[in-house]
Amino acid sequence: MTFDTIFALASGAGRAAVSLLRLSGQGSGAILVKLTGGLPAPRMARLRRLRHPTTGEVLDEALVLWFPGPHSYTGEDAAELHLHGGRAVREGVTEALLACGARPAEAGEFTRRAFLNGRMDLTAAEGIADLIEAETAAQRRQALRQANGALAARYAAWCERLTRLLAHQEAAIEFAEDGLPNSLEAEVRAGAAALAAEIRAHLDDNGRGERLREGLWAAIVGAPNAGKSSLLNALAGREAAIVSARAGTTRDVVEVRLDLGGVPVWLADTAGLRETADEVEAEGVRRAKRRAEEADLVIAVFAADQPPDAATLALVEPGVVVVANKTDLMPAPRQIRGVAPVAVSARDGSGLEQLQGVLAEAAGMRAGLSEEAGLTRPRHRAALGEAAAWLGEVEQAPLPELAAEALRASLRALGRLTGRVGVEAVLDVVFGDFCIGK
Ligand SMILES: Nc1nc2c(ncn2[C@@H]2O[C@H](COP(=O)(O)OP(=O)(O)OP(=O)(O)O)[C@@H](O)[C@H]2O)c(=O)[nH]1
Ligand SMILES: [K+]
Ligand SMILES: [Mg+2]
Repeated sequence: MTFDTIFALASGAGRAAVSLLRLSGQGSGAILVKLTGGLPAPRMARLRRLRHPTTGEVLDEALVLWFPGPHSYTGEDAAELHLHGGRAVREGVTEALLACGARPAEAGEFTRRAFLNGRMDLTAAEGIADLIEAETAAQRRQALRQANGALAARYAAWCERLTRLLAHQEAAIEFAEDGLPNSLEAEVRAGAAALAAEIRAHLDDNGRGERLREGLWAAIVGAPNAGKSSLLNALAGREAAIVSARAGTTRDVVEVRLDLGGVPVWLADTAGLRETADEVEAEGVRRAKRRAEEADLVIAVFAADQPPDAATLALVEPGVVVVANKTDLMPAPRQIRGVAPVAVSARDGSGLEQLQGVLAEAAGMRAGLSEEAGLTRPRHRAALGEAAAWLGEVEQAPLPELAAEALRASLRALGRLTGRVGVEAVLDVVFGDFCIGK
């Protein structure tokens, strides 16, 4: 495939020591010649004077790299210009590139070309988008695995198996017309069932990869004055929520972003749970309960100097992190509803490190910290679910032709996932998430 020549700033747009301008497309080489008077050796950095093609004005002295296709990120002829970072330099060179007939790239266009040139499948391209967005170490590891093709390899292997099953099923149909007995159909059915089971096992991951990619939702709940806002502030390391001795201080949900053992977490402070005639506070309590219901991780806070309150007790179940706060006033109870609480004091900071450890472990269990590459997007889940469902149809198909049709439908679903079949509709969705220059 050949495309027009695109360019974009691959580094940030602010003031910087160096700006990286990237160029890709069949005209890249000719443009380098126009700007610098020649082509450097492939993949070697060379210092060159950049001149405007029509005025001849010197625009910058830049490090220039030439990547003849297919050995480039996009798979087509490409180049990099490492310019001095000023705005005027960037603007001058941009104008020169426009004068040479190149055009500004759209968001994700470089990676889109890499995909279209067969350099990577869609899941790897998504991994690159995630790598750019990664905020924590665990997110980075997951994105890097995916960008390096961990999902692509697994899904390609499944596609291959499916293709073989389909070929055998079609052969079985032909043999049947010849009136020959054969065991091919039984083999195909067994193969389809085995593959369906593998896909379902891969899907049955409690959404770990998606949670890690998007971040986990955690909610602090408890009675008024248990010290929920104090705890949120202590965990966040800043005064994000208002603390006061008056019960019913917090009404709105207050959120902070935390990195818990590599998992990005939105931690929410909520209104203290109690019956109240105050309309605004009552709405706060409703929101608190909703947050607790929706959260991936609930942190139930009790004050050690009070008997545990019924409303918070009702939220304690397996998986909930139970915290006894204010242990500077009173030692923590040994257990609350059968769970040993984490003893802390938001006031003097004792026990906070232990709480962070418990929370990091809980977050790690809910988000994908496994070595196994898992799916990371609802798009993956939908396509795999469909592929498995069609495989389930193979077993029940009353006619061999219908079994073949189900195999074909399953293959199409997997093809949409990797981008190798019927891709047009999904391309815009996938590459629309990218930033310009990637
Ligand atoms: N002694 C002691 N006091 C604490 C501790 N944590 C919080 N407090 C105090 O308890 C009172 C209530 O603290 P908040 O953090 O506002 O409690 P809250 O649970 O957010 O309260 P509401 O938002 O009203 O539900 C304040 O006076 C805090 O200073 C603690 O560990 N020890
Ligand atoms: K309070
Ligand atoms: Mg509060």
